[in-house]
Amino acid sequence: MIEVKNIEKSFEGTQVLKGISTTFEKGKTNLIIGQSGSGKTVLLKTLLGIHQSDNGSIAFDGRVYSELSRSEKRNLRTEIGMVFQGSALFDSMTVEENIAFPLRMFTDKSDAEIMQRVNEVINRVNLINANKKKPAEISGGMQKRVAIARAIVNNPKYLFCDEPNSGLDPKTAIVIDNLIQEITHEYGITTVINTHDMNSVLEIGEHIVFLKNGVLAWSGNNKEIIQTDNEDVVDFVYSSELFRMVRDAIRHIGNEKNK
Ligand SMILES: Nc1ncnc2c1ncn2[C@@H]1O[C@H](COP(=O)(O)OP(=O)(O)OP(=O)(O)O)[C@@H](O)[C@H]1O
Repeated sequence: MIEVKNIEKSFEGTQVLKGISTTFEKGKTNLIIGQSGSGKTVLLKTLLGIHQSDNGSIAFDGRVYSELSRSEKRNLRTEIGMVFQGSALFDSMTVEENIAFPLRMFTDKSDAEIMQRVNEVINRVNLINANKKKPAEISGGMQKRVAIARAIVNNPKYLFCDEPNSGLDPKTAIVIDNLIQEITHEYGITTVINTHDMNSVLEIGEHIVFLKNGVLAWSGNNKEIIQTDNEDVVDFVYSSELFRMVRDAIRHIGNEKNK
């Protein structure tokens, strides 16, 4: 669980995060959504310790980040897995070398132990016959699987995903969303996903934080987002005619059931 209390962040006098408080829950897919420029990336980078907040606190299962010693912060970083936008794989390394990388960097496991763990996660994310291939030789969906495998290889407690669906076709995007959600449930990870993708919101939004101009304007889950009349959410999520129709159909079915 990650507890965020009253996070504020300014750049050169412009306040970008204006007192964000929320709890990203363990074993759930927690989504940060909002318009371009609303502060999603700054919030994610602040959670990751890349930006230092001006005010407020972030606690990782009770450990307040700003109160940790340097070595405690280092240890905490080894508990974090990251899926970057565009996968960010090492082009010159094979799939298995990419996945092994965090184990070589952060653990003193033997080669045999590393390969055993690498093969375990390769199986878990269903990467078939790709061990010796380079990223350029596999599809975008498979590259995402490699990125997910690399992010979980060190058994993280926290998984951060920045636009994990970017560049994927809608069907592959949902498969990748579902994989992230399954892994989150299976291993009890606190997963935080920065996304623009409304399919993801409806499919895996177990806890959704909606930012508007650096303010947390709404939070809830994917069922609640369909029911809410919050104007900012409606304006953002249902800017598409298709999503408005989906919402109206779901509401209609709900009303019929309640009759
Ligand atoms: N390092 C920085 N220095 C100055 N301003 C910054 C910095 N990083 C972000 N900002 C500003 O903070 C605001 C929020 O940016 P942020 O990248 O968090 O938006 P976002 O919601 O992630 O947008 P997008 O969906 O387009 O990625 C923007 O106005 C941006 O220009």
